[in-house]
Amino acid sequence: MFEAITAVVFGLGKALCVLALVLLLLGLDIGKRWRLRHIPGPPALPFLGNLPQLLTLGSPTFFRQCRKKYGPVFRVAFGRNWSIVVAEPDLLRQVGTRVLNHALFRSLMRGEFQQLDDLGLLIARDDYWRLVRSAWQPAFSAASLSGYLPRMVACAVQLTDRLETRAREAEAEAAKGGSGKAATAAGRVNIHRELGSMTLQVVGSTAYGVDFRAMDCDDIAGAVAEVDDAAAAATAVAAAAAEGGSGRPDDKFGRVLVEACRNVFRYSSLVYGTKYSRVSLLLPELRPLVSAVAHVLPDRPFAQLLRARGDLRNACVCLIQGWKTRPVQPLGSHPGADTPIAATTTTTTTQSSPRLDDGNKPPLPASSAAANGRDGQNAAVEAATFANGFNGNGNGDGKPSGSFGKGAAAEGAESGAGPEAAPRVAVGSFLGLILSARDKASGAALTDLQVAAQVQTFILAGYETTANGLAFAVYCIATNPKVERRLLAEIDEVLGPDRPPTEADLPRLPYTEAVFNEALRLYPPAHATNRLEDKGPVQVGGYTVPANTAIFLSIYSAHHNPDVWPRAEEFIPERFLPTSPLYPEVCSRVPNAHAPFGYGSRMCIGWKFAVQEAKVALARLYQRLVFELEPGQVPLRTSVGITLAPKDGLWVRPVARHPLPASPAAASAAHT
Ligand code: HEM
Repeated sequence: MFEAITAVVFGLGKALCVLALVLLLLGLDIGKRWRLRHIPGPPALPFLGNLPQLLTLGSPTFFRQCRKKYGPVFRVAFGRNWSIVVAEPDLLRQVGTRVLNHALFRSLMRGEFQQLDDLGLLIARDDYWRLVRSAWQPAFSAASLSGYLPRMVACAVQLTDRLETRAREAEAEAAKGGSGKAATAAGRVNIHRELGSMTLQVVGSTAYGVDFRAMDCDDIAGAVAEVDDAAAAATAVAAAAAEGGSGRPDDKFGRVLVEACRNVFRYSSLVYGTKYSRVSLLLPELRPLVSAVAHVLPDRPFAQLLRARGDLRNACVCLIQGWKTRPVQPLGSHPGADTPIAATTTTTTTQSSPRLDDGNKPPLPASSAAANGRDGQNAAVEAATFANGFNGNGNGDGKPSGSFGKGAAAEGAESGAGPEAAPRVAVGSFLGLILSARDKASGAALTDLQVAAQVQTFILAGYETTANGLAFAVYCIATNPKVERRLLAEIDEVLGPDRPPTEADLPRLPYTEAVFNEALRLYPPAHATNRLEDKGPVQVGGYTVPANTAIFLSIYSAHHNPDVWPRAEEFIPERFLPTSPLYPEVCSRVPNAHAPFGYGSRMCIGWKFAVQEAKVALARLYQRLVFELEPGQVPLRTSVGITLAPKDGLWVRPVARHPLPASPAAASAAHT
């Protein structure tokens, strides 16, 4: 009897505790909702908020629907996190230029991985952001970009050769009347993946002077089993290196890095990532606990993410060590400019890896960094000092950011992102640049962890978005034969059948650039960016948004707004040609209607790099090939994670446009 009463009391006690917790959380929610009560928005479920719609429709589509119903500013609940969404070009520009900092979304990462995220340029805040942004800046000056061009061309040529070989093999198979299956397999290519390997290769050779060998793997689209093999091989090579091994070139580095980058993006997303992320959205107060449980009992996506993060982190360490052990170059020389070094060590989470210093420690005083000898390798930067050179309106003072007609370049320049004034950085010397950065006031250098965070950011930011943009362009071209004809005509006229593009050719390829711009409009890889003001409320249109509220800037909504873009859902590159009658319709009326690279001083630092790379790649690919879509690709299915990407890749069949060059001389000309 006594036991029964005790059980009932305990049961009641537990139920009451749960009820009290639920009521407490509901109370907190009501408080959060109340702060934003004056801003319209879709009804939200208790606890889940708008997660069901966000997960089923994807945020770009959901935001577009909300914009139609609630106007250009509305509130949305990501689980129990309330945010504001802005979906109108003018307001996007205003908020994007006025508010300096990106919002800080806490992932489930902890320790070093979390610090690597927080310390990178993308997430950096306030004065630290200013220091790091100014350190990066010279790497994107016009002079630096011109230095990168031969490397970008080489990567585009390598990819084109690879695809052309596949096309010819498929042709030969078909001519032999080979079995349907073999013929089919021979010609199918996931061009999204191939482009991803190319963009990674470009990052390696331009920023680090390292041949990542990302395009060397026979089957880049390899299965999971293959990746496991690669990881095993990587372990062996890393072990050899750790034992004072050979330092021989490692052909697995590229494969491991490609997979790591892919998996970081895939498994960080809400849709493909760990279920723990969704739990932490529902219970943000318990995030540290959820994170701890995820680390102890990881589900498959979280385990994959941790492994990928480990591989990526180790790759960053290898690159830094590689740089530091290179011979010091005399001032003004270009280390690695002509001879990319091969990656000598590779990455794996299972291998004990070199330590990074703690980002919480104060940065090294300048003198001790200098005493470190090779740290700066200041030869890397043709202008010796740049860290004090930040002259942008980093305060986000709301200065108008130029008109659409002037394009993103003008905005970047006006907002301080403009790289023109910056000095030239030698090819492969990004690390020298970062290691030379000094805080203006204290003269301190960045810590190892802060440096590694920039390396990680460059790899991730330089890889995924450009690859997605290019894949979307390939899709749009394949589904618009008129555009394809005009593109091929421009490329043939400027380059002929064999000659790879040079710097002088780039201004003569305006349609090629317009094609890329229009692909980025319809499918902006960074479909949204964000801002957070912690110093006070922000005025957004007619609404006052309380401090510390994350504000999403829906680039996708602005790009699809039919009031701004005539025939908004159609692929019309002519919109971006100043000579076309379609051009003034948008350009003169709506500043920043086209903003795939964001706004203000926080605008993408790599946008010119990306446009140059994409232009070169499209010109070379379409000079030699066209791409037919495999069945089932239309309409294109996209996935929305950190970026907008083709869902399950983009499967095409490359078709060679020209016969092979007749003579060896012609062939070698095609490869120079
Ligand atoms: C088509 C390719 C690309 C697209 C669409 C793109 C888009 C964007 C967008 C929308 C932002 C946020 C801007 C804002 O908040 O206003 C951004 C930031 C950034 N991007 Fe890109 N990006 C591309 C390529 C690159 C490349 C090649 C790099 C090379 C390193 C890069 C590095 C960065 C960095 C470091 C930031 C953070 C800048 C800061 O916060 O100061 N991006 N990008």
